[in-house]
Amino acid sequence: MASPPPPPTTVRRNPPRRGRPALTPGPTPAPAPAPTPATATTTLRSRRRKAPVISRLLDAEPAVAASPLPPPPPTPADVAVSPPPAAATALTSSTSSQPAGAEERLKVYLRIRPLPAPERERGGRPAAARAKAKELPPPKKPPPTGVCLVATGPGSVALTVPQAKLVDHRRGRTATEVFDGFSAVLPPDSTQNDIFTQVMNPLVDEFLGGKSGLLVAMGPTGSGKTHTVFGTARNPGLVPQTLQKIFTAADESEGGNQSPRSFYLSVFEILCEGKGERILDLLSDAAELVLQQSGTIKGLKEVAISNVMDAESLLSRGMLKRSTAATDANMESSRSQCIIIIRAAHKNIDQQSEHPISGPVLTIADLAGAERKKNTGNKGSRLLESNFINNTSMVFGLCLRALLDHQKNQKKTLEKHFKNSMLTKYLKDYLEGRKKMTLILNVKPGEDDYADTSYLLRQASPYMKIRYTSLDESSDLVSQKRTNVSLVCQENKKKRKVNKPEPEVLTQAHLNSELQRVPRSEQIMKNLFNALWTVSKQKLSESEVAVKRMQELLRDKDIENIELKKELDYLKARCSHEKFPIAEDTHVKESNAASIAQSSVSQSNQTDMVSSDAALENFHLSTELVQKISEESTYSDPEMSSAYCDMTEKSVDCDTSVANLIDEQELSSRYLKKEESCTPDVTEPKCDLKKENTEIMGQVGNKESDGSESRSEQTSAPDGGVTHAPSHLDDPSELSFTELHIVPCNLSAQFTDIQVSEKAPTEQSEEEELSSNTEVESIHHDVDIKEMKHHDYPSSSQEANSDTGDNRPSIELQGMGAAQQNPDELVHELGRCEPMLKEAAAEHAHGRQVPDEGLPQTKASIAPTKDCQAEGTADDKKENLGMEEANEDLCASKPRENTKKTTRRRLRPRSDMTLKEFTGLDIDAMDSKRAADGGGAQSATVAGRSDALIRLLRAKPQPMRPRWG
Ligand SMILES: Nc1ncnc2c1ncn2[C@@H]1O[C@H](COP(=O)(O)OP(=O)(O)OP(=O)(O)O)[C@@H](O)[C@H]1O
Repeated sequence: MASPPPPPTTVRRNPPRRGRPALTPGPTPAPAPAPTPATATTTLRSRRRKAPVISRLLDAEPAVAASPLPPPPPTPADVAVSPPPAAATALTSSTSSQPAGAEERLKVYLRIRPLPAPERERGGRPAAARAKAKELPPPKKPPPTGVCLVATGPGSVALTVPQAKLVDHRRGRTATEVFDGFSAVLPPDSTQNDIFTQVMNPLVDEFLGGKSGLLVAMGPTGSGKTHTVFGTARNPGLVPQTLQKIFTAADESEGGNQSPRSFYLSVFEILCEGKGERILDLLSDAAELVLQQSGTIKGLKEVAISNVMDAESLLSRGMLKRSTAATDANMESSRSQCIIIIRAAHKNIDQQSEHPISGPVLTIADLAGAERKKNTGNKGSRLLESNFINNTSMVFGLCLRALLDHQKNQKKTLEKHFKNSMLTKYLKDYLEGRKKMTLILNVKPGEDDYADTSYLLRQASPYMKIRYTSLDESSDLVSQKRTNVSLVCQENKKKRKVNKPEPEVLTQAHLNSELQRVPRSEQIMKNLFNALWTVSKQKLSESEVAVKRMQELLRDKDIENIELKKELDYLKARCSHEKFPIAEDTHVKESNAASIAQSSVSQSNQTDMVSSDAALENFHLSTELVQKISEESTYSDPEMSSAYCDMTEKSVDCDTSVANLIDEQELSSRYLKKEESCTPDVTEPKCDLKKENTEIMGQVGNKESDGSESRSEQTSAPDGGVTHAPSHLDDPSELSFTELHIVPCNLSAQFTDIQVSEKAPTEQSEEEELSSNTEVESIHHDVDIKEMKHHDYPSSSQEANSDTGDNRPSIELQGMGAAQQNPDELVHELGRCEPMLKEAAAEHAHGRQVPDEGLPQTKASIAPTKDCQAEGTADDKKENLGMEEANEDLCASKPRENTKKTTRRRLRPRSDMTLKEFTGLDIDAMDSKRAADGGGAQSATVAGRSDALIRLLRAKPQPMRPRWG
């Protein structure tokens, strides 16, 4: 049993101010119009499925039965100071009415949707229906339960606080707020046509008259915004009716004298995506749209519409794509802000023109309704959508509030709240008062919706005071800018009117403000330049690294190219060898032989495993080959060449010698030709000299490798006296005067061939120098012959260490330093050694009693191995014990025929070696022959040959000529 409501108590409130919602104790909320049963059924069915326009066209039914607005309930008597009821009515009428000719204000319409079925069941309508059925008189005072908002006038509503919302001590009393100033209050029984007539028709008229306009439907969720905008098939909403009117008007205008117009339709939505916003075109399958800085949407499809049916069909298809979802508050709640754009364009006189003149734009926005979590029960993504929707609604309201504040106080700058959402960015022109806008507030009158309704009314009531002082009717950007400029000018003009400052003061203030901006601009530019500089440096460093890499790459490629070139040359040589076997083969073999010889010699130097016998045999063989090749090269006989190849295959060492000797032959022949011209005596032993050269070069090649070792031993002699390498002293074959003479013409070429044929020219020149040094060093070794004699006699050796007399060679053993002496000096030194040579020759001619002794020494001289060096080193160590013992050890393996010759034998090896190397290998044969003949006759020949060679030595040596010159 519901107790009867207590009598309304008077709630004293401040008298309502103009333009502000007044909480009045006055009117009792008007009862909602009683819907018919059919209406309730229709409403329930439509809630089950929120169909787009087309489907709604099929099952549309009037949402509420049209019923006249009930008369305002009698105002409860206020005994105390309650304002008279007429006061509220007068206030409402005074605020809602605008004086004619006054500045235009923002139009705000309020539509109260009918209560849904449950609320209606709670209200008194069943009783009214029963009374109507029983034909009873309706109750005089319908129960006010279930409804909190009633229309109290054409532009006013009364919002009554539900009893459940009142605090305890105020329960039983009625607290009502009156909101007036609306352009029109559309009660729940208003039809869609009524809404269009009152709300949209003025906008459409202005649109057809060339003025842009915007209608925004606002309100909480489920308040009927979508229903108002799109409607149903039987109760089409504002958009379908607008399209109908537009085309009707267009048809009428075509019949008249007005210029023809074309219309275009665009529909898009702004929805939430994560924490951001997204724009989707609902008329095309295109992907996301882009909102540009100018407020235009890039890529938005604009479809030309020519009649209502096509336009509605297009609109229905677009609405099918709109984002909707079911919530506790609405079965098909919009989750996005939907915007419909109808653009009119004046057709040109030339109908074929594709660029009609841009005309006004009529925009209709169906915003998503604000939601409360407890009402919607949203979770997860729905809750995110709720936040997005509420934020957008809040930003929209803030923009309007800021515009109002700015209009109230021109000093206050217009806040740029529109930047906070895409919707407000797009509607910036409207929210800044440059274009005309109309609001329609949709509210629910139920008590349960009191909070939402109250909030919306409180929020939107001030918007009615927004004025349009300078509207921008053109839609193009240029006009907008012009309007902005005019607004600014107007603003400045008003400022001047208010403050009336002097022009100088204004200028100064302007300059001051500009000066304040300068440092910030400077800072911004500085930061910008710093960022650019950093980026540039980084790019530069990266580029440098890339350049370095490229250079390295190029270098590697160059190396590869060189190697390939070498290979190519080699292949060319081989090809040409096949074409010209003899000549090219010789050349190629020369290089190959040189390299092989180099490896052979180095191997010999490293391992010392080459036996002297084998070397001697190779040299013999080489000498023969030189002669053969020199003959073959003149005839270029392929058979001979193949024979040569066969021979070279037998022994690589032999090849080496042959190849070396080819060069040597050329060089020595040149040299000897010159020598022939000046010393004809030397022509006789030419062939022998070649053989000797071959032999000597083998020595030099080995000696060179040991030279540094010998020098190091010389310099590291502990006694500080005249020391020498044991290998030089103990191996008499290395101390040859023949070297002194032969080497200048052959040594460089031969030795270079063996050692550095594969090296670069600079290295080769160094090697040449080294070989010449070696050559000069060999002179030192020969000069040491005298010292050898001292070594033979330890007492004399002791004297030699301390003696610096004339007999001692002036050339000091200073390693490479000694080798750098002038050849003239060398010849001078040779002259000083001449007596010793003669003595040696004499000894060889007369004193050689044992012919066999020369052979082993010669063999040892050809290829001094490490064994010999080690032997020499051992001998060197024994030097403290006496060189005599060492020499005896050295010759221990040699047969000794009698003890009488022991004294001579000490000198014989030296002299024997000297003459052997001087005269060549044929000395063995000579020795044999001499041994057979008694040696008397040949000794003179040998002596003569020695004299000839000494003369040759005296002659100024041929200056070294580079091989590659
Ligand atoms: N004036 C009306 N007459 C009859 N039914 C209405 C009316 N207004 C709204 N409705 C019904 O109320 C329900 C919700 O309406 P609607 O979807 O238009 O609300 P909304 O404001 O668009 O909600 P949301 O913001 O969640 O999208 C719909 O089923 C609609 O048919």
